[in-house]
Amino acid sequence: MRVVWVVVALLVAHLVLANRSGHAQDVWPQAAMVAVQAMAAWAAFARYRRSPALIRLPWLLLALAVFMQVLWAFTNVAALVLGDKSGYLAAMATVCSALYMIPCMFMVSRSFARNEPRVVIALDLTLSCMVAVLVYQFFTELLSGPRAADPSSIYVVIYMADAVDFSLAFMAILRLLGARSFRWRFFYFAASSYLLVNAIVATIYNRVELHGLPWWAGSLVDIPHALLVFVLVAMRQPSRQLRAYHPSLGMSQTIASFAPIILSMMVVLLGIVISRISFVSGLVVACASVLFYGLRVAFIQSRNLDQQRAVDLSALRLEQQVGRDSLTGIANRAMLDTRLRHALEEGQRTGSYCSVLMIDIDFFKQYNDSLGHIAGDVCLVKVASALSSSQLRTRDLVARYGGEEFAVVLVDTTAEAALEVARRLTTTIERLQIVHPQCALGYVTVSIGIATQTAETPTDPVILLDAADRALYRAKSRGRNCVDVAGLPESGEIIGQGSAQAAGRATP
Ligand SMILES: Nc1nc2c(ncn2[C@@H]2O[C@H](COP(=O)(O)OP(=O)(O)OP(=O)(O)O)[C@@H](O)[C@H]2O)c(=O)[nH]1
Repeated sequence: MRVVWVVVALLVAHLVLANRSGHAQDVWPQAAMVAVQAMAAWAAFARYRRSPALIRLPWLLLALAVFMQVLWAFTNVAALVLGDKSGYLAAMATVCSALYMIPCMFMVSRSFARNEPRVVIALDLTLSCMVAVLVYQFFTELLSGPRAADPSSIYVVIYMADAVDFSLAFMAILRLLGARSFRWRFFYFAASSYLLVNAIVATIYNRVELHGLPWWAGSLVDIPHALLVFVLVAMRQPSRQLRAYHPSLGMSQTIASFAPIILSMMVVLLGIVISRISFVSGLVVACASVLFYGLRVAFIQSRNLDQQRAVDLSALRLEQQVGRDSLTGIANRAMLDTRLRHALEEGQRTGSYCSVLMIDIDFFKQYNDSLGHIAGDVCLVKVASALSSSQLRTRDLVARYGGEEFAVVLVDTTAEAALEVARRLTTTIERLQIVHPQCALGYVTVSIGIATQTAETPTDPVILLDAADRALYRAKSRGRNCVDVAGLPESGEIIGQGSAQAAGRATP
């Protein structure tokens, strides 16, 4: 709070000193002005140092903008003290006024998004520098060049300065309306208050200056800087109204996407004014501005398309992973349910009924117990990969039903055709010759239950799976390494047999 009182004291000192000397641009009143501006730059810099990483850059930009004002006022004081016959100090003051544009432009036009392409930042920086160069060119051409003699030149400069100052203030206010977090809201509140009051003061000052500066006019320049100190030091945090204000995400994004147009707009504006001096330069600058904006949009769009592709790819991978069994890599139960439901629906619609095979490894508990769980896992992977590479059609599906049970969905397949497939699969597994000490055959075998959709079968997969499971149970009870079909009478019943069955039934 002491800082605020120091600034108030400086304001009063500025007024008193200017009144005493009777002139706004005397050394001591100007020195008081430098001191007020330096306090404002310090307050913004202190915010920069204290703020979290994400919002540090904007505070630094504000501090730099105010610091340029300090340098401008300081060179004016230096010119008063030292004299400036060569005009270097006046030129430096103009440079400072032009450089002031760069942080200001950045502050109101950048989205400050973390993932923005670097090339876009480079384009924005180039446009900001173009603004600074154009402003410098105007000031030197119209205020001290050969065109200074033209009485209308000063009005061109004043109107141009008004347009630039108010555009900056307008954009800062817009950013304030689009800021969602209270830290950003406070930053744009501070920046927009400063830029708006600065624009109003500059409008009054420039017009008053046309008729000779009265003694109090210099103190006007103190107002935006004193206000900034007050906001940053005395307010410290957003007011209650600011904290309560919450723009929607859509509004916030729209404003942040719209903000960069200020850069191009400013360059076009300056291009129009510079066309007074050189039509070709004005045209080139305006075209460059449109081109840069187009490039900016193109780069962002291309980055967005890249990101969209990456998101689609990872969504696809995720979808595939979600539908996959983590051990065997074949479809899992969820995928089985979905695909079987589709097959059943299609069967009902078209009359091309599907069949389901329920496959279970025989005596797998004993396999695990004698060879260990890891060997059991390896066996499951081998069986799964043999089933899925057993020349089924692409529309068919091999899935892990759970534990050591697998299911195969055969679309548009009759019970007879399914039986053929089942026989082929039992032979395929036998041929793997996975050693199983507890099997009579000496190798791992499977039992298979088959169920085929009929016109009455509901589209709920559970019903058909349950029928196939009951057929599997029957195959197991008949000695394993064989195939049974649901819906057949209890006797007669082992319709398919693997080669092990032919060679002699396996026993536990
Ligand atoms: N290694 C391994 N074993 C599993 C896995 N899932 C289930 N099992 C085992 O599979 C065995 C299944 O045993 P049971 O249901 O008694 O069936 P079985 O021993 O094959 O007997 P039948 O099916 O009647 O021939 C259990 O010991 C489970 O622990 C798995 O992911 N990895």
